[in-house]
Formats: sequence, C-alpha cells, structure tokens
Amino acid sequence: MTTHLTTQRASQATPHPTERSATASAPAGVGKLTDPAPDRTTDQDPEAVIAEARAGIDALDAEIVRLVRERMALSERVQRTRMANGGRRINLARENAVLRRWRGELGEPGTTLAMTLLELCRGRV
Ligand SMILES: O=C(O)C(=O)C[C@]1(C(=O)O)C=C[C@@H](O)C=C1
Repeated sequence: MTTHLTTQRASQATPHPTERSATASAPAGVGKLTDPAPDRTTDQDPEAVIAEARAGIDALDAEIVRLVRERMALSERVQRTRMANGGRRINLARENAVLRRWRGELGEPGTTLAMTLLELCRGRV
C-alpha cells in the first residue's frame, strides 16, 4: 500500500451514501464489517477510514468499561448475599467455570482477560 496518509482526494471527502445510513443510529465505525459493501473503504481517504474506525473503537471501549462496572456490581451483590448467609466471599468452582467459558470463546488470552475481570470483581465486599 503506497497511499500517502496525508493526501486527501476531493472525491473522497464526502462519505458514501450507504455509510451515512448504515451508521445513522450507531456510533461511528460500529457495524462496518457487516455493511453491504465492506470493500468500499478501499477508495476512501485512509486517514478518514482510520479516524472513523478509531471512533468506533473508542465507543466500544467506553461500552466495555460500562459493562465491566455493571459486572462488578452484580458480582458484589452475589458475594454480599453469600457472605450474609454464612458463605465465603470466593467460590472457586464458579471462578473455574467463568475461566473455562472465556477460554472457550477467546483461547488462552480469554483466560487472562477473565482473570483480570475476576480480580476486579472480587475482594470489594
Ligand atoms: O458467581 C459468584 O458466585 C460470584 O461471587 C461472582 C464471581 C465473579 O465475579 O464471577 C466473583 C467471586 C467468586 O469467587 C466467583 C465468581
């Protein structure tokens, strides 16, 4: 790819019509891979493509953080209820099931991700 990243051609300044409708109700960049004409990005300004994809990534990151906080609150609820009824804060069998599920979805990095999630979720009660 020899395209110079700082060069913007006039014909590429306006988004493709399908892009506007495809992203009208979603954050910029979200859902791009399932758009009807995914290869149209090849004749867009590369900087615009990257900026748009990064906006989608940033929106997803914010959503993931929101979901992690939601998970932390639910986890705390489980732990508090268990401890209030004579149980322990940690349930290793359940943690193993969580780790197995994440590994099944994402392979070994999924295990690492799940361990980080569990670290965030336990020990806050
Ligand atoms: O599911 C539970 O029993 C929880 O307490 C939640 C959770 C989790 O965050 O997934 C947290 C601590 C336990 O050790 C196991 C799992």
